Amino acid sequence: MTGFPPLGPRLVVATHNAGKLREFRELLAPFPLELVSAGELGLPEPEETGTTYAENAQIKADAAAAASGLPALSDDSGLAVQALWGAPGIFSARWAGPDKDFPAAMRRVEEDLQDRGAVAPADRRAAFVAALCLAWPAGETLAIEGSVAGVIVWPPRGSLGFGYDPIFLPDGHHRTFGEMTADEKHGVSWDAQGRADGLSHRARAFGELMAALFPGGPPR
Ligand SMILES: O=P(O)(O)OP(=O)(O)OP(=O)(O)OC[C@H]1O[C@@H](n2cnc3c(O)ncnc32)[C@H](O)[C@@H]1O
Ligand SMILES: [Mg+2]
Repeated sequence: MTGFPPLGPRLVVATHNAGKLREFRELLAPFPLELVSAGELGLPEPEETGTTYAENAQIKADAAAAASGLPALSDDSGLAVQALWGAPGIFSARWAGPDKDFPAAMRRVEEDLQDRGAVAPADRRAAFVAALCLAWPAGETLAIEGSVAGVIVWPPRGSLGFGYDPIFLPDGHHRTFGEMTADEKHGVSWDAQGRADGLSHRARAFGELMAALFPGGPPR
């Protein structure tokens, strides 16, 4: 017993971002759940009016759970650059504009760093942050945040992943998220006690969230 309502069999992945959806499909594969995306259900994209990742994640999960009558998992995430006072942060998607122009958004990060004379890696610290929210139609919610620290590199490296991945080099690694395989970036491993371990912000938040729901890890 975890104190939460049952999760399955159907779960809505409450995102309209294809890159996130792919990662969640991989992350959720070991669990006995039938996934359906917000896009497949034709759910509208709610306005992200919150001032924190957690608030926006809650808005997205609540909207999807209410509209579908199913439990819904959402993700609000972003890249927080220290020298830019945490920008783009919750505005990470908005920096890419309606055309989702991430090359332009990455250039803006680099130009803003250059404007501040941030050239040495120590001046280019950043973190990816993800707030996940699982909401049930009756109103229960479970929310968890994960992050991964690193530095911004330029020029962008790698064409794997999505969004800002090519300019983010996680601490302790030699390849950017754009150069890592799906498994390296967001694979989650479970130890014998059911504790999860992963690299990316999303993998870390997901591992903690699922450990709360499935003590002992994914059913074998
Ligand atoms: O709101 P949904 O529908 O989930 O999709 P979105 O793309 O609008 O997502 P967010 O509002 O959470 O904005 C977060 C942005 O931050 C970026 N981002 C988040 N996680 C990332 C990751 O793992 N790798 C690269 N970029 C990421 C990505 O570009 C997203 O568009
Ligand atoms: Mg969004």
